[in-house]
Amino acid sequence: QLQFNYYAESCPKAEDIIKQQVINLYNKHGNTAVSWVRNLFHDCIVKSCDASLLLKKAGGIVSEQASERSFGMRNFRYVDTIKEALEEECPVTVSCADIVALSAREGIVMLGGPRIEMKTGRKDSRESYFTEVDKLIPNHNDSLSTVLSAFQSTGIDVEGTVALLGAHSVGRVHCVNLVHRLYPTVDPSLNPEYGEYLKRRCPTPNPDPKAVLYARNDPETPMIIDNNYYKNLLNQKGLLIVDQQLASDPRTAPFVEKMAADNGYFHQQFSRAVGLLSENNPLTEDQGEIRKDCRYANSNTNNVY
Ligand code: HEM
Ligand SMILES: [Ca+2]
Ligand SMILES: [Ca+2]
Repeated sequence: QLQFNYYAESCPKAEDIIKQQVINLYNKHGNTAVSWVRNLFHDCIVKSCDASLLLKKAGGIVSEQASERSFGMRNFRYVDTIKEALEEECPVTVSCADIVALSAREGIVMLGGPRIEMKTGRKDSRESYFTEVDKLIPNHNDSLSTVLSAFQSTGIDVEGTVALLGAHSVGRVHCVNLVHRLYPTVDPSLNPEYGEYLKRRCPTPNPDPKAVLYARNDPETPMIIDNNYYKNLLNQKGLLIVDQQLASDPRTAPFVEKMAADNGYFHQQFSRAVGLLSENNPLTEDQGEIRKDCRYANSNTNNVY
């Protein structure tokens, strides 16, 4: 069972160390905080919050990071910075899965979001689930029904799903994920002026996928997790199809309106949904391990050259 303050005896400073590391990293590279929030989604929705996402290619493991769905994910090397600080204080005690969960929590605070209570005691997976990633993480242009059922199978209801997508109040989207809405003609569900703005950000229909051409998710408050995302949706300024359709479908539109009108309500629902996501199907006790190195299962650590 997960519990509050699981490391109280084994590593009493664990939660403080993670918090301090997240703050230090944020001060050096602000977008690390954004990455911790996306990591939580991509790890927890794939089986469980078990740090399966963090495994690199080794000993038969194919990294989930190599999936097309992980496109644009960044800052993984700074997870190692957090892990190193924990290893110094209490070796092989704090799981990488709890680092994923708690770094997201602290990242949300750095980004002006709510402070979320989280249990700990998650264990790390011994394998990655590369082939599951495409099935469990929706694509950016999937239908709302597909999106809702993906979250529902993780125990997250419609209101919680609308709130979680509010994470797109921060960060960026690369042009490769946008040009299909801009060329040859601007998607009519997109605000025409915003469409023109996006075409200036993404000037060609076939951007080089390696080029760092992108648009900010929320140009007004790009580093704050606030309800501006929902205001944008109501003005037809949702970047991805999965974003924009929240405002047009009767199943989700009422929640979009409520969240656009009330940041406190958004934060409350966001906290609840992040809590549910972070407790999806955890590995506990001997179902998993405490990795020495977040990038490799312990059995693979010696195979790395
Ligand atoms: C239907 C569900 C979702 C889809 C299809 C989706 C898809 C995407 C895509 C395509 C990007 C842009 C990647 C790029 O071009 O660089 C992105 C960025 C992002 N997503 Fe999602 N997302 C979903 C849900 C979520 C959830 C639930 C969270 C967190 C709670 C989240 C957090 C983020 C963050 C923080 C970024 C910005 C990353 C950065 O700037 O480095 N997303 N998402
Ligand atoms: Ca996982
Ligand atoms: Ca924002």
